[in-house]
Amino acid sequence: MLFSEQNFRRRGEFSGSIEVVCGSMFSGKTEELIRRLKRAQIAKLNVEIFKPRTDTRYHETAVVSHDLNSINSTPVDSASAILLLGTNTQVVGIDEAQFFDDELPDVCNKLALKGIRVIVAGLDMDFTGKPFGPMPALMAIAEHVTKVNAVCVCCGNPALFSYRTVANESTVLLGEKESYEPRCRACYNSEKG
Ligand SMILES: Nc1ncnc2c1ncn2[C@@H]1O[C@H](COP(=O)(O)OP(=O)(O)O)[C@@H](O)[C@H]1O
Ligand SMILES: Cc1cn([C@H]2C[C@H](O)[C@@H](COP(=O)(O)O)O2)c(=O)[nH]c1=O
Ligand SMILES: [Zn+2]
Repeated sequence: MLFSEQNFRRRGEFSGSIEVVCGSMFSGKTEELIRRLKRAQIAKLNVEIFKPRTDTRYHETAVVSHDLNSINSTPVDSASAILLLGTNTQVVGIDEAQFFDDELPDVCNKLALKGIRVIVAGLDMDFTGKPFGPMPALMAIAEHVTKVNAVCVCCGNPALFSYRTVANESTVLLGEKESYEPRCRACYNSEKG
């Protein structure tokens, strides 16, 4: 079922909250983030969108999905820079949250306490299957967590892991289909040995 924002206005007031969209690569996190943010723009809310400056895969500034759906964003160097947003911002979107520093959960909490609806998308696991950066702490403090699945490239079942196909052990390695495959639990573990 699609996530619905119908309860976010309470007696005409805007109530702050944190939503997390997580999953593997190609699971539709960015598409879901863009969908929610565009609906907020249609509702004439003031929306600001941030991504880590390091994420330059598709575009320097825009948040872009694998299907090339996009929305403008501000690249930032640290989580705390997100707090410098305009005073009348009502909705904040954050993509590639796994690349932010450990301040991100506290930053999101501060925004939500100011009445801002915060929507965060990111990888819940790195290529080794371990929790990625600030994502687990964010999921713990969020009102709403949506986990989306890709399609396993090996068998077609729902995929929750991002399998790295190139020999590189660094946690951070930007890439697409040339370096990663979404895989289900069985297919991810069968080739890890
Ligand atoms: N194996 C796959 N499983 C699901 N979607 C895929 C796959 N390979 C390519 N895609 C495409 O990726 C899109 C999702 O892109 P995106 O929202 O950028 O994902 P994410 O941000 O989770 O990496 C899908 O709508 C689909 O068109
Ligand atoms: C699993 C994994 C991924 N990355 C990188 C690869 C991509 O540049 C992004 C994820 O983008 P998406 O929008 O979720 O497709 O993260 C990484 O650096 N390390 C990893 O372990
Ligand atoms: Zn599989």
